[in-house]
Amino acid sequence: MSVTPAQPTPAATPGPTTASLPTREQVRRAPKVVLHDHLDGGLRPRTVLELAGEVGHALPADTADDLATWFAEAADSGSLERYLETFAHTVGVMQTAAALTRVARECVEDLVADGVVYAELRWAPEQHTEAGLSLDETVEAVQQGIDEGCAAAGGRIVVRQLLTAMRHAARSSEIADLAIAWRDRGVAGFDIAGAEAGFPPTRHLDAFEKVKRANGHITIHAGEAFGLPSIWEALQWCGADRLGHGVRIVDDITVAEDGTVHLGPLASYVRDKRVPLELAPASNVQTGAAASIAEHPIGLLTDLRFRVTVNTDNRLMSRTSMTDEMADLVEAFGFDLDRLQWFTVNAMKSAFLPFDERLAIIEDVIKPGYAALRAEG
Ligand SMILES: O=c1[nH]cnc2c1ncn2[C@@H]1O[C@H](CO)[C@@H](O)[C@H]1O
Ligand SMILES: [Zn+2]
Repeated sequence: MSVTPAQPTPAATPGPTTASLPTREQVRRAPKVVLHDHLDGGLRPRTVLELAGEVGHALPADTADDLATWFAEAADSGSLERYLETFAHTVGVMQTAAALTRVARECVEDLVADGVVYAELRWAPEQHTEAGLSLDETVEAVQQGIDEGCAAAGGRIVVRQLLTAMRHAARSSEIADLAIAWRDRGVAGFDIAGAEAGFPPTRHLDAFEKVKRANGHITIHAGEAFGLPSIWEALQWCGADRLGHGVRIVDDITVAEDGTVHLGPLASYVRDKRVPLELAPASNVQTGAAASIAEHPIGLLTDLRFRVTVNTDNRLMSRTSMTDEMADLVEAFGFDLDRLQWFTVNAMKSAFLPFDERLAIIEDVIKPGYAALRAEG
C-alpha cells in the first residue's frame, strides 16, 4: 500500500469575527438540505403527548415543555446506547397508519418552516408493526403524510424516504426488499442504524448486496460510536455511498505541531472519492462523539475539503433544527454564507435523487437563494 505523503496545512478556518456573518434569521431563510434526519427523532412534543393519550402509552412527562426537556436531557447522556433509549417514547406512539401519516406530514411542515428545500427522512419500518401494520403499510402511511405535507407546501420542498434496518436485529434483508419495491414511489435509499459497537455493518452484507444489485443507494451509520473499522466495512464491504456521521474518520488524520496534516489510507480514500459525510454536530455532542460544537471535527474536515454536509439527526432529542445547526456553526467557526452554501450544495450533490433533479434544485433554488441573502449585505 502506498504511503500518503504529508500535506501542507490548508488555510485555517477563520474564527468568529466579522459583522458580515449571517444572522440566525438569515440562516433560517437560507435554502437548506438535510440528508440525515430521523422521522422518529423529530416529532413535535405536543404530538407525542396527543398520540400517547390516544393509545395509552405512558410518558415520562405530561406537558409539551416538560417532555421536550425530558427528551433533550435524557438524550444528553454521552452514550449512543442511552441516547437511543429515548426512542421508545416516539416509536411507541407511531404504530398506526394515522399516527405515521400525521408525524410525516408535521415533519414536512416543520422542515419547510425551517427553510429546508430538500430532505431525506429515515426511519425503521420494522419498529412500527407492533399494532399489526405490515411493513408495506407502514411505508405507505409515511408516504401519505409526506405527500400531504409537500402538497400543502406548494413546491417549496422535495422529500424522500430512506428505509433503515436496525443493526442489532435480523430483518435487514426484508427492509432492503422493501426499499427496492418502493424506489419509484418515494423511497430513495437504504440505511442501517442503532447501536454501533458490536454490530458491524458486515452483519447485513446480504441486504447491502441486494440493494447494490438493484442499483439502489446506500448510506450507513458508521464512525459515530465506533471508529475506523466500522467506516472501512461500510465503504469497502457494504458499498455505502455516504457515511451517516462518519465523524471518526478524524482518527485517521494527524495534525503535527507545525500544522502539517497527514491523512491515513482510509481518510485519503474518503476524501479522494468525495464520500459524503453526514455530520450532525449537536447529536455528536450528546452521544459523546465530540466534546462541544466548537471542538467538533467539522472545522478540520471542512478545512481539508472533505465532502462535508450538515444535518440534524434527531430534532427532538437534540432540540435542534437545520437553522440551529448552521447558526451554531456560524457562531463557533465563523462560517459565512459562502460556506453555508458550500455545505448545502455538497448535500444536494450527494442526495439520492436523479442527477437532473439535483442540478435543478442547486441552480434554481439554492444558488439564487444564497445570492439573494448576499445581496442583503
Ligand atoms: O445517531 C444515531 N445513530 C444510530 N442510530 C440512530 C441514531 N439516531 C437514531 N437512531 C436509530 O434509528 C432508528 C430509526 O430511525 C431510531 O429508532 C433510532 O433507534
Ligand atoms: Zn442518525
